[in-house]
Amino acid sequence: MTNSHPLYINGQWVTGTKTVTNINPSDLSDIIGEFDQASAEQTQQAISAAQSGFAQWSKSGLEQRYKILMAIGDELIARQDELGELLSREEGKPLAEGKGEVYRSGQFFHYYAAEVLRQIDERAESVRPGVEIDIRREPLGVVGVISPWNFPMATAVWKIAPALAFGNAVVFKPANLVPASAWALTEIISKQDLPAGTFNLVMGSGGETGETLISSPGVQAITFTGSLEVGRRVAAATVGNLVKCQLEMGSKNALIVLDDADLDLAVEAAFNGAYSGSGQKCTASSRLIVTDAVHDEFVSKLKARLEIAKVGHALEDGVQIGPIADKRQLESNLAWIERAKADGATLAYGGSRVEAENDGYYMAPTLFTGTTNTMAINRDEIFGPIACVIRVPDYETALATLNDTQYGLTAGIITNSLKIASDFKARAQTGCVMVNLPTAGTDYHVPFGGRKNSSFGPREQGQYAREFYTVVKTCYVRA
Ligand SMILES: NC(=O)c1ccc[n+]([C@@H]2O[C@H](COP(=O)([O-])OP(=O)(O)OC[C@H]3O[C@@H](n4cnc5c(N)ncnc54)[C@H](O)[C@@H]3O)[C@@H](O)[C@H]2O)c1
Repeated sequence: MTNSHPLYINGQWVTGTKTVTNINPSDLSDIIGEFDQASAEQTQQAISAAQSGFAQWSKSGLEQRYKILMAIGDELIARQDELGELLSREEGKPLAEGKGEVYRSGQFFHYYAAEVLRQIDERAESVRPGVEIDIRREPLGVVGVISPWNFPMATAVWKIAPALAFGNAVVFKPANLVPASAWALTEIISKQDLPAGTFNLVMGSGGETGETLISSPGVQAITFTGSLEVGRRVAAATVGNLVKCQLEMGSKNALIVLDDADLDLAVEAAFNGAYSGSGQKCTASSRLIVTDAVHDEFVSKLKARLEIAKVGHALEDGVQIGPIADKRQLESNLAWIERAKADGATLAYGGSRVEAENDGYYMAPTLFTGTTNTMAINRDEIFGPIACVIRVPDYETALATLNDTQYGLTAGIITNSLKIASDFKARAQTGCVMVNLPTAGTDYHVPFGGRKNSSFGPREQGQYAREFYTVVKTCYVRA
């Protein structure tokens, strides 16, 4: 990869108005590159280019769309080692997770390539004799894609792939902290024979590039993944223009561990759910709700698991917990730890920064016990390797505690009772439910999303994506 990284607008690489420096959070001396920033005017140019691209791409043949999406998926999968390393370098997740994310991104393109060929419209009888009705789906037009930093490639791809598959043009604004994966993806897409303007990359800040995109009446839809605060702003701006929007936001997921749980399984699920990706996942299990009878044994086993977890450089062999993505996030995590202590939580493990030779943003995986669900640390999303144990007497209290939150993305339970598992599936107020599995980790061919303040608008992924990326037209014909 070269050191300078321009924008991609109307089928051309274009120099931005300024640049940001992308730094490896595992090693602050490792500069990944300079990445151009799109001004408001350039973002507008990308939207105009996308309108022209849409005019052609929306009329493209199915075979053409299928082949292009397959080719993008093929290249991502073929280059998973190289691009996975780049992703881990810029975001800090361990190398296996970085490669896995690139591989998964390839799978999303393959899945939506197949969806291109699977679209069948509906026909209805008319109440008026001699009139035929067909109900068809059409592309929307220009879709603005805004993605977060924690999954630099996958979140963008699970939006871009269906947007293109259903015949839309895209203006893509990645998070400024992780532009390298977005740029590498754009380079792969740019090699395909797409009409100019069908796909555009505008790297830049939320305040300028993002605001221009969400405030433009020239886009027909905005698909956003990020924080609740920014999600609310995206909703306000798009509703003002009557532009369709889809929001996937934060959460405060909980894993319940019951008396009858297999405790080794519970500890692995808690470890994976709370600490993988340094807890920087919308699906992270930041609340561990444990019943009295197994509380002490579970806590002691989880502490033993944390003791052997290797924290370190994302590219180093055997590392399970990489650095925090940036300084601001690290400082926020450390402030949360102080707040929890001040509120009366007991620090059971970790709780501090881990100093390293290369100044990386490392911190110890952290566990609190003796917390209540009313403490601030159990109300707000933290987005770091910090989990809090909440002790409860029984399943009913555990479930009520799990549901007592403004969020509703994923919920997990570890139990051997089929009856309780079945009840939990029905009563957890979340978009995804996991039984004897971590709260994080989903498949790519089924819908993904949440309830309450975690999600807004139609579901993402799988066949459900069609609802957002298309519009319905009802046609009446008198033969
Ligand atoms: N539910 C999910 O599927 C899911 C998945 C991954 C991450 N997340 C959430 O993402 C958050 C972490 O990501 P983040 O810190 O990048 O979120 P963020 O909200 O700060 O930023 C998300 C994106 O919005 C852009 N943005 C910021 N201000 C904007 C504005 N005014 N107008 C338009 N765009 C703007 C940012 O530049 C970035 O590209 C967490 O809350 C996490 O839970 C949710």
